[in-house]
Amino acid sequence: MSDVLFGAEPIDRPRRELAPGAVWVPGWLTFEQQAWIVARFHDWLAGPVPIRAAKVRGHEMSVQTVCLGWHWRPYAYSREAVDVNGNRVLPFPDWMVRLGRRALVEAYEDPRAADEYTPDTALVNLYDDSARMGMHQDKDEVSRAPVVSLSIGDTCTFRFGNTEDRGRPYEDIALASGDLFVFGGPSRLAYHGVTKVHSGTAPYGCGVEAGRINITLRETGLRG
Ligand SMILES: O=C(O)CCC(=O)C(=O)O
Ligand SMILES: [Fe+2]
Repeated sequence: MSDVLFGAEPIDRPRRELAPGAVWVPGWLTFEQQAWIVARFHDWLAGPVPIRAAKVRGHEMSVQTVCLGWHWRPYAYSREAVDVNGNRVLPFPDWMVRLGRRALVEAYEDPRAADEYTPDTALVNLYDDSARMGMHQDKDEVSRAPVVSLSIGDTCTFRFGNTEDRGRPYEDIALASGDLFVFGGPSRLAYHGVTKVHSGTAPYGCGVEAGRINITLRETGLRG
C-alpha cells in the first residue's frame, strides 16, 4: 500500500518543462481535490449523454469519453451529442474555468498566464487496463490556447512527441494521480498519446479504485 501511495507523491518528481510550452507538474492536485473531482465524474456519468467509446473512421476507441461544455467527436465539436443520443451535453462548470486558470499560472509560473484564457470544454476520458490512445494532435479547436490535462487514478505511460509527426523524437513519462500536464505555445500541436495504463497503481485516497481518468480542459474558440 505505502509503495503505491508514495509512488504518486511529488517526492523525487520535480516539475519539468519537456519542451517549450509543455510543462509537467507532478502531484498538483491533492487527494482531497482528486476525490472531489471523481465524485463529480460520477455525476457526469448520470448526465444527459452516456460515456461512450467514440468511433474514429469506423473503429471504436479503447478509451471511453464524456464531455462537458461542448461535445467532442472525432474532428468536430457540437453542443449536442449527435453521434450518441442527440442530447445537449452538461454545461461547462465555473469551477473548471477557475481550475484551468490556476493550472496555467502554476505551470508557466506566471501570474498573467491565464489572462486571456477561458476554457469552455472538458473531454473526460476513462481508461481501463487495456485502453490506449494513439499518437495524435489536439487540433479540433479553433483557439490555440493551451490544453490543460489532469490525471486521476492509475498511472499511465504518456508519450509526448514533436509537432511534425507521430514518430521520434518523443519522450515517455509516467503520469500519476494528481499530475498536471500543460501543453501550449510552440508545443500546442505536439503529437501525444497513452501507450499503457499500469493497473493497480491508483493511490489510496484518490477516489478511483481501478482505471484512470484523464480530463483535458480546452478553449474551443467556438461560438453558439
Ligand atoms: O489521457 C491522456 O493523458 C491524454 C488524453 C488526450 O490526449 C486527449 O483526450 O486528447
Ligand atoms: Fe490529446
